[in-house]
Amino acid sequence: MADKPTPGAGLRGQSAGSTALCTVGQSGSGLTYRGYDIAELADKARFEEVAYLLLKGKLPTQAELDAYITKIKGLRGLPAPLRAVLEQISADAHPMDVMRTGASMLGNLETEERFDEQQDAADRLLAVLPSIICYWYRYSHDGVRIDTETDDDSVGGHFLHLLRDAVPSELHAQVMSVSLILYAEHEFNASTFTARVCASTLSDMHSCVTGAIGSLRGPLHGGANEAAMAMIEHWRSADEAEREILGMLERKEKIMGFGHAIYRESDPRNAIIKKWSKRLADDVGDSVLYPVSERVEAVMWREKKLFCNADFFHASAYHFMDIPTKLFTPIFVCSRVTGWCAHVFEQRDNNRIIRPSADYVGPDARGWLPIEQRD
Ligand SMILES: CC(=O)SCCNC(=O)CCNC(=O)[C@H](O)C(C)(C)COP(=O)(O)OP(=O)(O)OC[C@H]1O[C@@H](n2cnc3c(N)ncnc32)[C@H](O)[C@@H]1OP(=O)(O)O
Ligand SMILES: O=C([O-])CC(=O)C(=O)O
Repeated sequence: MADKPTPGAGLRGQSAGSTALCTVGQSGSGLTYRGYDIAELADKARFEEVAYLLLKGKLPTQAELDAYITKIKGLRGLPAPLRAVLEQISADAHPMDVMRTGASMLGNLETEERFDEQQDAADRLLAVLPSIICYWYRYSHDGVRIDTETDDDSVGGHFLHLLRDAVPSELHAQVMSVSLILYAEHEFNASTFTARVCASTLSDMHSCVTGAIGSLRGPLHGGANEAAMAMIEHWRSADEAEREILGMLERKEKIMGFGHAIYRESDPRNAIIKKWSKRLADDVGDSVLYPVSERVEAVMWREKKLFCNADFFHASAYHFMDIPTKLFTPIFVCSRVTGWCAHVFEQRDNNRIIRPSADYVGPDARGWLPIEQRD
């Protein structure tokens, strides 16, 4: 069995640089973007305002927001060679692999040649990532070539429109906006740190974002919302969920959607998405999935003092909106791309190549062994 990790493993508790974008887990306010509390942003802002805040450094005026939305709407089209690549990817591919390939292919077609193009590169990625995933999904699953240039004002509305071929309800567009706000930024999490490491070599924006997508894909990070859904969808009642969770804990299995590397008592995003999940549960008349989710939350706290992170109630919320489970983590990408790009800007602004040291634990220095003398 592997040794238990030391307290500092995974760079835990060590500062790896500075940022003006976000605070996570500071006392008083659990999560802020450029000083604004997440609860207030989720309540009062629309996602495009938050994207502007992260990428341009301040909340937009009405005129600035209108112009920004118009710009994003104009950047949703997919170049023909990118459509051709997406059409090659089979329906059983992992959608995060599709996102990664899409971002990488865009980097071939619209290479960021100079850093003064970085704002445009970020806006283009923000606008086009929902088009990439939905174009592939609809082509590979429904056999249709969709027009990705919708007139929806919001990124979330655009995503749902492409997915379902219909303008979403106000409730669904609002939940998507809140969800994208909650997922937009989170300091030096694994995917953002990936983007910053890549940026620190003075690489291009598409390489930074492509690498970040790869890091977000894993079930210990963004992939947890899908993994949580795969777990809770099997249970037909809260009592069954409790029995199963107790068994999983007994077998020392990880419960996806719980725990956090930084927060110790709660993830401030959970209460917000949980409230919306309840509203959606009432909307669809659910009497199973929401009670199952609530019971899992209660049992995890009672047994392990582990709390839901941002991913857990996102699973039921997305499910109630009829979003296929395999598209949960790609939605996270469509939001977090704002945080990633803002961090790339920040890294470039005050750069030193990120290159930590390692504690060597291998063999002592030794002589070369000719091949015929080896076991
Ligand atoms: C948006 C996001 O990316 S949020 C994170 C999404 N990821 C998940 O939901 C995956 C499940 N959670 C986890 O694997 C972890 O909690 C992580 C990866 C988020 C954080 O990892 P760490 O910082 O190493 O966790 P931490 O040090 O707090 O763990 C403390 C103990 O709780 C246990 N623990 C932590 N999370 C869980 C969990 N979800 N289920 C069961 N046990 C857990 C750990 O195994 C560890 O036990 P040990 O001391 O006996 O080894
Ligand atoms: O901060 C982290 O380690 C993971 C997380 O919650 C996020 O990226 O949103």
